[in-house]
Amino acid sequence: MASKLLRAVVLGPPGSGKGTVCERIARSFGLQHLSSGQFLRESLGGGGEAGALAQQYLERGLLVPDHVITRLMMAELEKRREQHWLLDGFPRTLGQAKALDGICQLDLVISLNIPFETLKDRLSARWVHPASGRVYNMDFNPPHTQGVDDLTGEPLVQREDDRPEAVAARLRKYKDAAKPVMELYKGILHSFSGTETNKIWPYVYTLLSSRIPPVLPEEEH
Ligand SMILES: Nc1nc2c(ncn2[C@@H]2O[C@H](COP(=O)(O)OP(=O)(O)O)[C@@H](O)[C@H]2O)c(=O)[nH]1
Ligand SMILES: Nc1ncnc2c1ncn2[C@@H]1O[C@H](COP(=O)(O)OP(=O)(O)O)[C@@H](O)[C@H]1O
Repeated sequence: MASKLLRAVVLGPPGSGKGTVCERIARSFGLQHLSSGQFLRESLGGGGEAGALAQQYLERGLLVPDHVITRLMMAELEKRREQHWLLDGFPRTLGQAKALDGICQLDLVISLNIPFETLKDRLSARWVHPASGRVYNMDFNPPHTQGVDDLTGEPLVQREDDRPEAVAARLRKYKDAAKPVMELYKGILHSFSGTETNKIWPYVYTLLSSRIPPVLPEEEH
């Protein structure tokens, strides 16, 4: 019998380590990490009205309207019906959660609770490789060569929405939007608090291992 396909969500405020933890889960369990933010950034390049609209929201650190992100995510999930789903940053509102519940029953929701000051410090030191979405941090995981992506050698950039004023807006908005989502999923919610991903990771690894077999040992993330 085919093993059950994982339907998991990782939530947390900007800078909480969603992308970092999802990449570790993807590598350790042999599945793909689906980031709503990355899909949006990739959609901007296509031009068109939707891309221009989304750009305005992203740059200001505002949530993109539910109907825009839901349509985008449903299309991406439709392509992956026969694959594990590890969703990073979606759903982020009750409306999005209800849309997702309309097409699947989630197995687990992981919530990363990281102190406000830690989030701000992390985002000020975040550098990304736009094409791949790979994430670096001058303090936590610097690139082998300063300023360039480890795999392609292409330049790293800081995201427009990681500027302090945009970060403040994102952090302010996150809590209100996320509260009803956590409430909806309280029966399958696993919250992890702390200031270091490396300390949270073993618990996340153990939790996922209870759902699907790992392909790498915990320490080889
Ligand atoms: N100092 C530090 N930085 C971290 C830690 N975990 C992740 N980061 C960095 O913090 C930034 C935000 O992490 P990211 O995974 O992008 O968070 P997301 O916005 O929730 O997806 C990135 O630059 C990461 O490299 C940690 O434990 N300590
Ligand atoms: N589920 C979502 N609903 C609405 N907007 C979203 C969603 N996911 C991402 N976005 C938009 O994309 C931006 C970047 O998201 P993401 O890459 O997850 O960054 P972060 O984890 O740092 O918030 C968000 O600030 C928001 O503007």
